[in-house]
Amino acid sequence: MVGLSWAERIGVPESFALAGLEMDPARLPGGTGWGELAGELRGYLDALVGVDPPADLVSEMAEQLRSWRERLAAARVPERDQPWGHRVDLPARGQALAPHVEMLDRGDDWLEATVVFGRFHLGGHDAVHGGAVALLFDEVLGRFSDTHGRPAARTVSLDVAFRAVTPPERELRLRVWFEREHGRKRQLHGELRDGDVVCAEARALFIVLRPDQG
Ligand SMILES: CCCCCCCCCCCC(=O)SCCNC(=O)CCNC(=O)[C@H](O)C(C)(C)COP(=O)(O)OP(=O)(O)OC[C@H]1O[C@@H](n2cnc3c(N)ncnc32)[C@H](O)[C@@H]1OP(=O)(O)O
Repeated sequence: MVGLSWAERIGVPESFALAGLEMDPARLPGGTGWGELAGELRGYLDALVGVDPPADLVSEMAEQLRSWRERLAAARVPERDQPWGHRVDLPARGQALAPHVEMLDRGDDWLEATVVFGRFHLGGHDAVHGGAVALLFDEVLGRFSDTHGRPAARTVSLDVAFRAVTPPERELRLRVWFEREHGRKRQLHGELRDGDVVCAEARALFIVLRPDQG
């Protein structure tokens, strides 16, 4: 698997393929610098939640963020044209919402990956927020559900069992697999481990979209 891009390793959902564009980052929304920007934003959020900054630094940051928000308003585009979440050539689809996942290996109906939750995803008391764990499962199971030529589906049910505290800032192991496919229904399972400890398990049901639902 070494040497393959994220998109090649996980498979690009055909239904979400960027129409008419090759996987040349310079021609994709956000261009060649988008991955670095998304990574810096992720790092910024992780850093921000871990500090108690002096008042002048807080004011300066707020002023700079306000300035960026105002500049970005002029560049707003429809969702289909935004790089955020659409850059399947980048980790986490070029967004900072979901944690950073690295593919290790996969078969036709299973996938193994590592994941590190940053401090941004903390719920409290050194435990990753349960919603962030559910987000991870929805993201990875959802994307994997659409691979190998399968048409796009949506999550209708996601059941997460939290077996042990999920620690932040540690490399965890994620395994997901297809349990069953019948008609429009796809059942996938997932398991998140910290070493030998099972942190969480997920069972998800995806329903294939009809042509008028895409
Ligand atoms: C480049 C970018 C990459 C982008 C890559 C993106 C990757 C990220 C993936 C994230 C995925 C998401 O979070 S998706 C966002 C969260 N999910 C949603 O918003 C979904 C909201 N729900 C819906 O839109 C709708 O329910 C649909 C369209 C999915 C299905 O509606 P429908 O077509 O009317 O289907 P319906 O007849 O109700 O159900 C079909 C069958 O499923 C069963 N069913 C329905 N719901 C359930 C349920 N909760 N639990 C059990 N069974 C259920 C029904 O009983 C029925 O069984 P039977 O009678 O046939 O036996």
